[in-house]
Amino acid sequence: MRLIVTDSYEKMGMEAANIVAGQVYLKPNSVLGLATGSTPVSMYQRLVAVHQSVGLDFSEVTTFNLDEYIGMSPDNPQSYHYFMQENFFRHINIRPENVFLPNGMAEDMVAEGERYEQLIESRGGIDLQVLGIGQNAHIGFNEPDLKFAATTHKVELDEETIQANSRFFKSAAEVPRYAISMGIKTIMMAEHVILLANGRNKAEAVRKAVCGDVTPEAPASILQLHRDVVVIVEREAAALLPPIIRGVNITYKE
Ligand SMILES: O=P(O)(O)OC[C@H]1O[C@](O)(CO)[C@@H](O)[C@@H]1O
Repeated sequence: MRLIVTDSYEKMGMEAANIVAGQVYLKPNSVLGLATGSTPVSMYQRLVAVHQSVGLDFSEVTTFNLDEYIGMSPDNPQSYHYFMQENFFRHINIRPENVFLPNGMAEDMVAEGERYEQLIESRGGIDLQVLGIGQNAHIGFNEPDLKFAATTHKVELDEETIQANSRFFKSAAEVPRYAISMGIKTIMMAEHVILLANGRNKAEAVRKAVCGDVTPEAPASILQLHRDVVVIVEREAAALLPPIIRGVNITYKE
């Protein structure tokens, strides 16, 4: 595991964007796994800027998003489909037919999970997966105590996640209770993974992910077993990490 600690949220996004841009530059038909939430917004902004300034080409890139709320149609401004269009896709030259998110309107979520997994496989698997992290150390919407073996599936959101995400809704009562999410196994099968975090409220989750016990109680801790993970955290989110961590290569970017 590599750990990059930056002194700002913007620099966290810049470091992450550099890795994504490098991946796309070296392999133009890369398959990217993408995340929503507040965390990756600065990364998307930077990637859009790189696309606009030096023409980083997304025309052959395929993307798979981690998750979607159940019951949310793509044109709902609170859906993750909408978020991705607004924050990233409509600003770059990606082809609509190469963009995939789980269908939160599917009637049969088991079949939808299988369809999504087959689509990922048919595109050759995910080259680079981008992750945020929940305050309870969830990745995607894999809440604590879900089994590490899961692939794309329906999940029930924890109360803590509902409260955290209620900032995007008028009230907590409006936050959907269920989502469809790539599973831990789907995420672990990606060739490369980057995990981003910012803010003091993520510090405990980051500590668990980087140097806590590997346990389904802290889903992100499984990343310690992945062969190629870069954790990029702004310094507030790194506040609970010890200065030296066995097996972790730490870089500070001022
Ligand atoms: O970046 P935020 O808004 O704190 O969200 C944390 C994580 O929770 C999710 O919203 C749930 O999947 C992720 O998309 C995100 O990485």
